[in-house]
Amino acid sequence: MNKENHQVLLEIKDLHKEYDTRTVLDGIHLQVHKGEVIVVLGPSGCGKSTLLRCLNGLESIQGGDIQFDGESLVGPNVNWQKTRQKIGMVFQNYELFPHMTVIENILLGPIKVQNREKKEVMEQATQLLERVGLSDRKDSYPRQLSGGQKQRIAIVRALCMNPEIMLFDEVTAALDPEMVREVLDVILGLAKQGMTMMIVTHEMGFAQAVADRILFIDEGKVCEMSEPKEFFTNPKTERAQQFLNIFQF
Ligand SMILES: Nc1ncnc2c1ncn2[C@@H]1O[C@H](COP(=O)(O)OP(=O)(O)OP(=O)(O)O)[C@@H](O)[C@H]1O
Repeated sequence: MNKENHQVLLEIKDLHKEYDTRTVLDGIHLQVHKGEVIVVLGPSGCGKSTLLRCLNGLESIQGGDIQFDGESLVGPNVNWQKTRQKIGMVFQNYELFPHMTVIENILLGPIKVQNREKKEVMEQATQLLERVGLSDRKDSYPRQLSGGQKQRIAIVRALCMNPEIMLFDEVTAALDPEMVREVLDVILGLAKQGMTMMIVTHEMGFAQAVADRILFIDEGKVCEMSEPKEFFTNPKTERAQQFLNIFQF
């Protein structure tokens, strides 16, 4: 995408995050444009998941600012219930409600939180389920689904809130290899449709295919920010090269 023509949807300025006395994010800066796909890479423990969690208010931060759609997400006055409707997040462990069917899981947020009409949400949910190839599973319970199916349902549930950005936190990490592809294909489809996304993944081929830009974090700092072709063929830093060597790039 040509980001010059797109507005900045999310801006992170000098973000600091500590757990007790340990600094995990040490001055992160990032602008995400509407329609852009940012893949966040970096060694284990460098702070990738923490970064996404800060954007959704799941972690408090100790310094810096996060602007979303022109509004700050820092301080006591943030309406997180409203904000989380615009920032969809999907986790490694699906987080579906086990006592609810697939369709009940999907309808819950749009009806209870967004006060939308059941008929309208049902139509949207039906279309989304079709798109991920799971129309026939709407009355199943999560325990009756495979990991890949559960993850596709978790994605549909987030999309049904009509978010402006989607955050994916290692969504294939808990899946058997044969189920990884079906989930990644759904995300690739979203990228084609212009969904703004931030994705933490260890799937390097996927990262290369889906990203507009790669954000490489090391020890809580932005170490590199480049286009995927450049990052995978000619990384700017030794740390990035070492990281890629592990994946045989
Ligand atoms: N709730 C917590 N309390 C204390 N330390 C934490 C907490 N959550 C994460 N950490 C620490 O913060 C650091 C960053 O964790 P994070 O999960 O963001 O890393 P990551 O880059 O996503 O790693 P991975 O690729 O292994 O998932 C790690 O050292 C981790 O141990």
